[in-house]
Formats: sequence, C-alpha cells, structure tokens
Amino acid sequence: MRALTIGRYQPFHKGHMNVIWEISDVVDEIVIGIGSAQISHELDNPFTAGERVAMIRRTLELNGFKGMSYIIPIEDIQRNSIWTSHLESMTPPFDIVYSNNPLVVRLCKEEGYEVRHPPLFKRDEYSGTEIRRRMIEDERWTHLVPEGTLEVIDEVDGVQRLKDIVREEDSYGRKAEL
Ligand SMILES: Nc1ncnc2c1ncn2[C@@H]1O[C@H](COP(=O)(O)OP(=O)(O)OP(=O)(O)O)[C@@H](O)[C@H]1O
Ligand SMILES: NC(=O)c1ccc[n+]([C@@H]2O[C@H](COP(=O)(O)O)[C@@H](O)[C@H]2O)c1
Repeated sequence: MRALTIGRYQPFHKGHMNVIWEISDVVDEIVIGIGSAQISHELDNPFTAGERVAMIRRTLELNGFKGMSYIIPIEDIQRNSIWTSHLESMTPPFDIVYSNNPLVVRLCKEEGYEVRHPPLFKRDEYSGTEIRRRMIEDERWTHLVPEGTLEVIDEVDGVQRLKDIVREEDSYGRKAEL
C-alpha cells in the first residue's frame, strides 16, 4: 500500500518526522508532497521547494529511514475542484492520504480517498509558525528540527533570510505578521 502525506514543511520539523515514521510503520511506500512548491522567500514560506526536498531527504538518510519514499514538490493551482487530479498527475498512484488540513481532507475525500489523521506531536513547539517566530526573535529553536533540516537551514543561511524578509517588509511599510 502506498500513502500520500502533504505539508508545506516551512521548515520540516520533528512533528513531521514523527508522522512519517508512524506512517511508514503501516504502509509499504510513502509519497511526501511538498505543498505550495512555487512559494519561497516569504515570511510564512521562507524556503524553496528544493531546499525543502533537501531537508527531508537528508533527515531520512541521517536517521536511517528504511522505507521507500518519494519527495515531490506540488505547486498550488487556482482551482480547488481539480487539485486532487493535479496532485495525482505529479505523484505515483497512492491508496490513502494522511492529512489534518481541512481542505486537503475534503478534496481527497470527495475524490473517494480514505483519509487518515496523523496524531499531532508536541504541537505547541513542533509547529512551523512557532519555529519561524523563534528564528526571528533569536529564541531557541534548533532542538525542534531534525539534524538534516538544521544542516540545510545553516547552508542557505535561512535564519538570516527570514530576518531580512521581516526587515524588508517593515521597510515597505507592511506589517510583518508572525
Ligand atoms: N506537531 C506536529 N505533529 C504531527 N504532525 C504535524 C505537526 N505539525 C504539523 N503536522 C502535520 O503537518 C501537516 C502540515 O504541515 P505544515 O508544514 O503546514 O506544518 P505546520 O507546523 O502546521 O506549519 P505552519 O505553522 O507553517 O502552518 C499537517 O497535515 C499536520 O497534521
Ligand atoms: N488549490 C490548491 O492549490 C490547493 C488545494 C489544497 C491544498 N493545497 C496545498 O496543500 C498544502 C497543504 O499543506 P499544509 O497542511 O501545510 O497547508 C498547502 O501547500 C496548500 O497550498 C493546495
């Protein structure tokens, strides 16, 4: 059986990692969709699709992931009604979907997929929004992401990028909402 899970992974954190390990215990193969692949260099979406692929690939390798995985960037499209077909056109066929995103759940169910809800781990800390906030505010965050993610963020100077985005937004008079 092959499962699909999708997230923006901005960045990939330990909550995401736990989910992938749990899913791989019950399915043969896992497709990891990287959502909003076209977006980067924004406050809520600082990392490119390629950087997010690298975070996940490296994390799986460094942690000795034994399962079969496909990491596939998925761009957004303007029409929700055909998004599932768009997703299918980019991925190997999958049997079930793991997501807690209400729109993903609805659209996949409407196409007849079984949707399972992965458990949330330490959601107060394992959260992309919280990790980005801590990066910007110079609070501790490195313990919230796996080593592979940390390496990629360091390589691309991700924290500085995020701080620059905040500063640039401020200088244009827009409010940087965290
Ligand atoms: N702490 C967590 N434990 C388990 N799964 C999580 C956790 N946080 C997010 N997820 C799962 O990841 C998917 C969403 O990915 P996403 O990259 O949006 O994570 P996020 O932490 O919610 O990020 P953001 O705060 O940027 O929206 C959802 O299906 C959600 O169930
Ligand atoms: N019409 C669309 O393009 C469409 C519909 C549903 C979900 N998505 C994407 O799926 C991803 C879901 O991940 P999150 O749970 O991290 O939001 C997001 O990137 C979201 O943009 C896109």
